[in-house]
Order: sequence, then structure tokens, then C-alpha cells
Amino acid sequence: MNASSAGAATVPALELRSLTQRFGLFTALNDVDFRVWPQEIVALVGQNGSGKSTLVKVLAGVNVPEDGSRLLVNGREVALPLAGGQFRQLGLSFVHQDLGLVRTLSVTENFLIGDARITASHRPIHWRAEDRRIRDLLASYDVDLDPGALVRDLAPLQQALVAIARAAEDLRSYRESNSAEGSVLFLDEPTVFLPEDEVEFLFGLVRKVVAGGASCVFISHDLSAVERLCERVVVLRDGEIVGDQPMAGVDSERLVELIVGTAQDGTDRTGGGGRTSTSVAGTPARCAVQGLAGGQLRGVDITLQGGETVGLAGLLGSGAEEVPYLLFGSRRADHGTMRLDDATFQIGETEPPSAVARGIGLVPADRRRDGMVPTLTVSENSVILVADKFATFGRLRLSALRELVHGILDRFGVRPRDPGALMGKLSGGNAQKVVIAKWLEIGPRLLLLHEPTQGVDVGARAAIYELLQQASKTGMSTLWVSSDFEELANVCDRVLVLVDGRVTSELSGERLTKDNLNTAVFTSPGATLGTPA
Ligand SMILES: Nc1ncnc2c1ncn2[C@@H]1O[C@H](COP(=O)(O)OP(=O)(O)OP(=O)(O)O)[C@@H](O)[C@H]1O
Repeated sequence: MNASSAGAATVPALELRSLTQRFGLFTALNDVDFRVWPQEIVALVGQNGSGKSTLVKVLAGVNVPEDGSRLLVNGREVALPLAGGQFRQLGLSFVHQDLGLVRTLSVTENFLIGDARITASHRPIHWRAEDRRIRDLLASYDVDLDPGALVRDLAPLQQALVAIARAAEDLRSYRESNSAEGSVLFLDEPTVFLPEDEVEFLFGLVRKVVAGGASCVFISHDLSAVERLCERVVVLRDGEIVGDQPMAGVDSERLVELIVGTAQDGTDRTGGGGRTSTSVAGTPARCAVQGLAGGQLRGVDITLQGGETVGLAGLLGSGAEEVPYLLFGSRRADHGTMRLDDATFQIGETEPPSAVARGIGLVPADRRRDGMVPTLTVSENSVILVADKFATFGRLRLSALRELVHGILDRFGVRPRDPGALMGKLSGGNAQKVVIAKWLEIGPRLLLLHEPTQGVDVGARAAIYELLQQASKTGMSTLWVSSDFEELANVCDRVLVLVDGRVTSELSGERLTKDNLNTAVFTSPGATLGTPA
């Protein structure tokens, strides 16, 4: 069902009217009208900091919106603000990027902990019967899983399926016990770690949930996923709705324009900045890693020229995602040496401070946990690694520091442009810009990137690619680990493919394409492997 056909015949499953949310003097949402029609899949998109999560948090009962903001569920007025947990009684359910599962519990236990009928009952739980029930329930969504398996042992796709099926089940029992129509599933970037074919499987589940009676709001920066899944797209910019259109009538370029606010000259959908090659063939490698072992890795060699961007691709569990942390010393390597310019050292003896001292930087995937200090300001986070260079005779040259911070905020387009804002209050993508900026300020010799543009909007992606490319031109070598193979194909000079802890192929030149990478990560060691083009 789409907006226009539904609009004439029915009331929306959910409607926000004149929603305004302020944080102090800052207006995060301004007079927003947002409708979700019955059994519709609608995309909510917008740049980092445009207000998507703020809107969701109003419905989750976390944010208190301004007076005059209104919420209607199935046409019935519901008073705002909502209390924490009230969303369940309204038939709303949320699946965020972290999926909200308890990894040390089984699939069945994860279903039961959220089930009020079970947690409120004093009767003993018949685990066998519950396992059977959950197995059948998952099967009804075409998900074939052992309900006794621990969540941490499941593949990422299976974990996402469990989280979505659990949310769908909450909505189904809400509809059943209230004889209600409607109910809305909010999916906030649940696909970021999944390769494309697995994303399609997940979309199949979402379509089934919608066919069963729910609506879905899909929040994502992945516009190709948005185009494939959604029937309508609503665009937020700077806290205001600037577009609301059936997906069929929107072309990709127009969508990017709506999101960013200006025409994007030649910016493709990944924001691809093109290859960054500035390395000089034939010169000795700036960095040579030999025999790296630890975690899943079983002896990996990597060389990087000055100015070169080398990608690492692999499925989860291939070991690719461990390399940046082992090289930076935040996880201990069992074996391996690294030569960086003239110095050679044991990687297992590296600690993060010694890595920084050698000119190695790390932009981790979990930026909130590992990449920043949420309780410090944007300004403090941006200059944390270089502040001592601004001291003369024991005194900080504050005006120079201030100038540096303003320069960072402008170059990266960080919003809000407020050096005093707490880092923990920044939206995900804006926080990532500051984390990358912080490392570029030290002028690293080797920058290790893990999923650097995850959760970053199209416009900011292009800015990040551009700034990293400029840094490459000054000789910085970059090791780029990502599950986004289109991105790797766009930004890297070469990509090494890891399977089962070993490098099994290397792609470059014409052969470096998303499709070839997708094939290579499934090619087992010993099969015919690619050679440099
Ligand atoms: N509790 C808060 N206090 C102060 N400012 C906040 C708070 N929560 C959000 N903001 C600000 O509101 C704006 C909107 O943030 P929000 O998290 O909704 O963006 P978003 O569209 O979800 O971005 P992203 O795509 O990066 O996740 C941002 O500028 C953010 O810094």
C-alpha cells in the first residue's frame, strides 16, 4: 500500500504533527509532520544530525518534545511526552543497529525476556516447549535456526533476523491482544554489517512482517537499500521535512540533492572519491607487516607504500576486522613484525601509546566505545592528540587551538558547529567526522580505518574521502577495512582479500570491483586465487 492510495481510504497507523524538539537553544526538529500508513514501508533519511534519531527517541519515550507536538496512533490522540516503555502499549517496536540482543543468552531466552506474560508469571518455564514454540515462530518467518543456540554464536545475519522477528512478534501479539490494526516497526540502520545478498534476505523478512499487518519505518544512509525496500521516502534536513515522495518517482541523484540540500557535482552514491593512488611504484614499501598472527589471523603479510590506500576485505570471522586492532596494539598479536620507515618492531609488543608515538592512528568501528571521550567537548576531542604542541613555556596558546578547532569543524562540516558541545551528544556521523579529524591532525604515517564511513551520510562521506585523499598526497599510508565492498573498490589502490585468517587474493586496477570482491571473499584458500592486475 502506498501513501496516496492509503491516504484516501484509511487513517495513518502513526502520525506525528507539529513535532518540535529543542535541546537548549538548538532546534533538532522543527514542526515536523510525519505519517506512516498501514502496511507501508517508508524510509526516513537525512544527513547526520538531521534529526532522525531524535524523532525515534520521542516515540521511545526518551525525548520530551515541545508543547504543541502531537501524536496519533491509528487516528487516536496519545498525549506527549510518552513514558519510557509506553511504546509497547501503542504497538511500536524498535530495532537499532546494535540489535538489542543479549549475546550470552539463547535465541529462546532472548524472545522470553521481553515477553511480559512470561516474566510476570510465577509458573515454571517449560524450556523444551518454549524452544519448539520459538522454532515454529521463526519458521513462520522462513527463518531456520536452532532456538537453543547462543546469540553470540550466530552469524550477523541470523542475529539481525532474530532481532527483527522478535520485534515483529511483539507487534503481532499487540495486534492480537488489542484486536488492533496497525503497529509500526522502526528499523534504524540494522543492515550496516551485512553483505548485499544477506541484506536481501533480511528485506524478505521485513516484507513478510509488513504483509502480516505491521508498517515499517526504515532509517538508513544506504540509499540503494532504501530504494530497493521502501515504497515512500521522507527526507529530513536540519530538523525539517524537505521531501515526502513515493519511491517510484524519485531518482537517485534527486534523492541525494534532497538529503544534502545542494546538487552534488559528480558525487556518486557511495560518495566515491576515486582511487587515491599517490604511491610511487618501485620504491621500497613504507610499511611492511610480516607474519601477523593472533585471533583468527594465521600469518598475514601486508605492504604499503607511502601515500597508498590498501583495503582489506573479508567475511566476518575471516580475520580482516582484527588487523587494525592488532597493529595498533589494542589487541595483542601472537606473532609478526612491522617495519615502518626505518624502524622494525614486534607487533605483539605494541601498545596504543607506542603506536601513536610511531605515527600510527586508528579509527575504530565502535567509535562511541573506542574512538572518543563522550564526556569531553568536541573541541577537546579534536585536539586531544596535538594539544601539547600548542604549549609555549608551559602555556597553552588558546587562540591558535581555537583556530585549529574551527578549521576542523568547517572542513568536515561538523554539526552543530559548536566546539563546546559534548561529544556524546553528537549524532553518530558527526562524531565520526571528529574522530577522523583528530587523527589527521597528528599527520599519521599509517592510518588504520575500520568501517570509517558507517552511519555517515552521503555528503559527509564525500568530505571524508576527500580529506583522506589529501592526507594520502602528503605520504600517509592507509589500511582500510570495510564490509562495504563498493567503497573499497572506489577508494583503494589495492585490496587484499582474507579468508580463514590468510590473504587469499589481491585485486587492483580493472579487476578491483565490488563484484570481484564479493566473489573473492567466498573463495576458499587453495582455490585459484587472483593475482595483482
Ligand atoms: N540529548 C541531546 N542534547 C543535545 N543535542 C542533541 C541531543 N540529542 C541530539 N542532539 C542534537 O540533535 C541533532 C540531531 O541529532 P540526531 O541524533 O537526531 O541526528 P540523526 O539524523 O539521527 O543523525 P545520524 O545519521 O548521524 O545518526 C544533532 O545536532 C545532535 O547533536
